[in-house]
Amino acid sequence: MINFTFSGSVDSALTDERKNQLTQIHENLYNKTGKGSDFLGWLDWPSTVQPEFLERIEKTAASIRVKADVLVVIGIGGSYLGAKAVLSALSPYFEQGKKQTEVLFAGHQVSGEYLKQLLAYIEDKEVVVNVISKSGKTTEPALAFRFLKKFMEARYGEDAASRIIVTTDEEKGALLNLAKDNGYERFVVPDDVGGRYSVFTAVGLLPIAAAGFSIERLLAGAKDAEETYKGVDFEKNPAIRYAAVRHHLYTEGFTNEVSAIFEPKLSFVQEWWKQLFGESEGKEGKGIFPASVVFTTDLHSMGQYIQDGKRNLFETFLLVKEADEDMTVFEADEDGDELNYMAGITLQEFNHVAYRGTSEAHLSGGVPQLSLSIEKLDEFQLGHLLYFYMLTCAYSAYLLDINPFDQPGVEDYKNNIFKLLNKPGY
Ligand SMILES: O=P(O)(O)OC[C@H]1O[C@](O)(CO)[C@@H](O)[C@@H]1O
Repeated sequence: MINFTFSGSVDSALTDERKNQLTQIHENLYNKTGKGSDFLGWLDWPSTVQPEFLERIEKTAASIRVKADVLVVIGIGGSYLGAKAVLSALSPYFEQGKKQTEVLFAGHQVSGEYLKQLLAYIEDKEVVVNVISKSGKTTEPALAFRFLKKFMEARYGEDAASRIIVTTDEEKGALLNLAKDNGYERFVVPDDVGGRYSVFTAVGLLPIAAAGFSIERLLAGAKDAEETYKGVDFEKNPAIRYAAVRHHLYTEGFTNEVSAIFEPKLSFVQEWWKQLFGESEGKEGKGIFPASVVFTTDLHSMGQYIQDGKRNLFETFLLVKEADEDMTVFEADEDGDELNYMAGITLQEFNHVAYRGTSEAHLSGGVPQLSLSIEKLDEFQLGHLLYFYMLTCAYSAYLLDINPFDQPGVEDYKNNIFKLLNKPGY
C-alpha cells in the first residue's frame, strides 16, 4: 500500500462537490464510459494477463539470456521509459556490465555519437535487438533500427532475423511490415493500451525479463494495486486522495509539481512519471507541469528556486523506507572533517533527516508538501507503484475534464520536421 501524506488538509481538497465529481469519474473509469475509454486496456491488465502470454515472454527472455551479451532495446517515450525505469530502479549501480545480459537502449534520442559508440561497443559482443514502437512509424526508433538492422545483417547474415524481435501493433505500421517481410519474432502492443500505460505489456516485460528480473512479482505488485485501489474510499484510497490534492492545489495556482527523490535509482521512474502525467494532462491549455529533482544533489542547485522562487510549485517526495544496503558513519580518530557528531548514523538515516529538514524548509517557503512512500525497491513494490501512478493520472486528468489517453499536441513539431526534411506528403 502506498502511504500518501499532505502538509495541508486532505479534507479541504475533498469537498462534497469534488467527491461527487470523483465518484462520477470512478464510475466512468470502471464502466469505460469516460473520454478516451477505448484506451483502458491497462486498467484490469494485471488481473487478466494470460499465463500463456507470460510463458512466451519468459521463454523468449530466457533465450535472449542464452544467446546475447547485450540486448539493444530500441524505442522512445512509452516504448522505452517503463523498462528503463524498472531496470534502473532494480539494477546495482556498478555491476550492469557483469550481468548475463546487459540491456542497452537506442532510438530514444538522435545522437550520431551515441549510436556510433553503441555500435562500436557491441562490435565484438553477442547481440539481440528488440525494437519497440506501437505506431511502428516513430522516426527516432525507426532511424536507430535502420542502423542496427544493417549491423545485425552484416554480423549474423541470415541468422540476423532470429536475433531481432519486434514489439508493435497487431495490424498496421511500417515496423509490422518489416517484421512480416523478414520473419522476425513479434509481440503485440494491445490496441487499447497507449504507450505510456504499456509497461506491463510486452513493451516493458520482455526487456525486464531478459535482464533477469521477476516479471511475475512485478505483475503481482500491479495486481495488488489494481485490487487495493478499486474502490472509491475517500479515507483510504491514496490514488484518489493524491489526485484530489493535486487538483485542489492546481485550482489554487500551484501549477507545477516537482517530484523529489533521495534514491537516485528512482530517477527514471521520475522520467516515466513525467511522460505519464505530462502527456496525459497537458492539453487544452490546462494541466500541471511535471518536473523532477534528485536530492540531496539538487538541493545544491534547484533547492534555491524551490525555497525562494515563484510560488507556483508543490513538491511530492517519493520515498523508499528500507534500503537494501547502507553504510554507517564511523568515529574517526582525528575529527579533521568535523563529522564525528554524526558517528553511528546510517546514510539512509541521514537522508531521512535531510527529507524532514528540506520538507519543513520548503513548506515554510510556501511550497505545499506531499509524500508517497513505498517499503523497498523490489519488483513487487515497483509494479504496485507504477500501477498506482497510472490510476492517479487517469483520475487527475478526468478532474481537468481532459482525455488522459491521447496526445494530439505531439504532432505539430513532427509535421514541421517532416516539412523541413521534404518528406513526401508534407
Ligand atoms: O511507440 P511509438 O508509437 O513509437 O511512440 C513512442 C512515443 O511517441 C509518442 O507517440 C509521442 O510522440 C508517445 O506518446 C509514445 O510513447
